[in-house]
Amino acid sequence: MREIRDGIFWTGKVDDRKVPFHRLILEKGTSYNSYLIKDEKNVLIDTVDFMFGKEFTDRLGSEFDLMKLDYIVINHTEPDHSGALGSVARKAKNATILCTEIAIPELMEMYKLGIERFRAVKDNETLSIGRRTLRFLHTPYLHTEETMVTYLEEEGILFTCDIFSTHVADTRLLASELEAGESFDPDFIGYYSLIMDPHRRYVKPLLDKIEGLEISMIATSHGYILDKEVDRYIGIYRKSSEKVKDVRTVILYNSMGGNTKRLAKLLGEELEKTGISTEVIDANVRPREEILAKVIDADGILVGASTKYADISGNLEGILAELKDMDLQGKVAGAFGSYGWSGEAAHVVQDYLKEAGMKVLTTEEAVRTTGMDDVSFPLRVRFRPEDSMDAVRAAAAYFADKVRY
Ligand SMILES: Cc1cc2nc3c(=O)[nH]c(=O)nc-3n(C[C@H](O)[C@H](O)[C@H](O)COP(=O)(O)O)c2cc1C
Repeated sequence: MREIRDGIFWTGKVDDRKVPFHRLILEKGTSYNSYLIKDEKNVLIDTVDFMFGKEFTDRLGSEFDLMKLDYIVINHTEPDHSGALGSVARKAKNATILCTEIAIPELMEMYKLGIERFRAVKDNETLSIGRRTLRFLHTPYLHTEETMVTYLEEEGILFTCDIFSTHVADTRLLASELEAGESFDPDFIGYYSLIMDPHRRYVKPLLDKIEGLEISMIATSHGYILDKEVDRYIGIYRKSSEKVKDVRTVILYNSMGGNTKRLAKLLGEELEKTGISTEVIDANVRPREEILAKVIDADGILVGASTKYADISGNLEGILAELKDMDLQGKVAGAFGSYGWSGEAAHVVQDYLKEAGMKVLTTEEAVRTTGMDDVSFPLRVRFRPEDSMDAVRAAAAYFADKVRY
């Protein structure tokens, strides 16, 4: 344990192995930062990686009477932070586990804990622990759905778990302990790009949420604790997440009765809201050469068709068949369409887009690269698109992100 502020202790683990992590090898290792706040109520914030769970609990238990622990805050369920929860909670019998509502079933299942051990905290809820107050701020999808951060008001410390972290193993825990001229900016930015950037549309809401807080220290869960230049690090997240490429997109569709046409328009409107200019084109109306020229010019293309007798309706197929002979490498593409009962058309469109060698968005790759399960590609809506607006918005936002970055 190491005191980092009066009555606030780091109690984590510095892991200086080459750590296998999210399909990568962390060449500089990492750390799992856990914190103990001693007050009238004693609070543990996050734990360490599953692999070091027992070691963590034994060490913490030898330095602090775990029966005196009142709360365990779990900001994020991933086992590199919650890994010691099972062993700690079994010893800290009086402690209530505080987390978001969505996190509870995950943690119960992972650590075989009963529901009576948990209390869900709402967004912006506060909890007095004596001289100090905890405030919980939900930060969904940074980087999984159940995530939150915890703000210790009187100290101005924001416990952010993965957010603002860095993968380095350094027993000098505090950024202020680095020598003059020594910088970990490349590692900090590299971490942002790898872990947070795929979720960048959630970064702005987080930054807006913490905008009014007085933050003197960001207590991360990996790497350095940011006890200096806090605003500069927050600024790096703001600048990186706002970086916008000027891109052009085309939405091409075929519709028999108007549902896919309206779906195309709605997708276009959603894209415009993100600042992306788009042109919505009826494949039956405009000349084939003009359509193909627009496709070549675009950075991203969405192609939609309604299902008619288990196939694509209209004459879109002729255009799609030509795409494979064009050089469309690097363009982002997605398929959509309205249907009634079986909905094959959007899948047929998707097959053509794949054959054309574009970066085709699919539900599977969205889950694989971001964990988001609200994004569907191909985007298939039953009959009226107005009844599926959540799916329309999620697909448009995801497409916008992919085209831009
Ligand atoms: C002639 C005809 C055949 C259809 N065949 C299918 C079908 O095989 N599978 C399906 O899911 N929906 C089928 N539908 C339903 C349409 O796909 C559905 O009404 C869709 O919303 C139409 O979109 P649109 O207005 O963009 O053409 C069919 C509709 C018509 C009129």
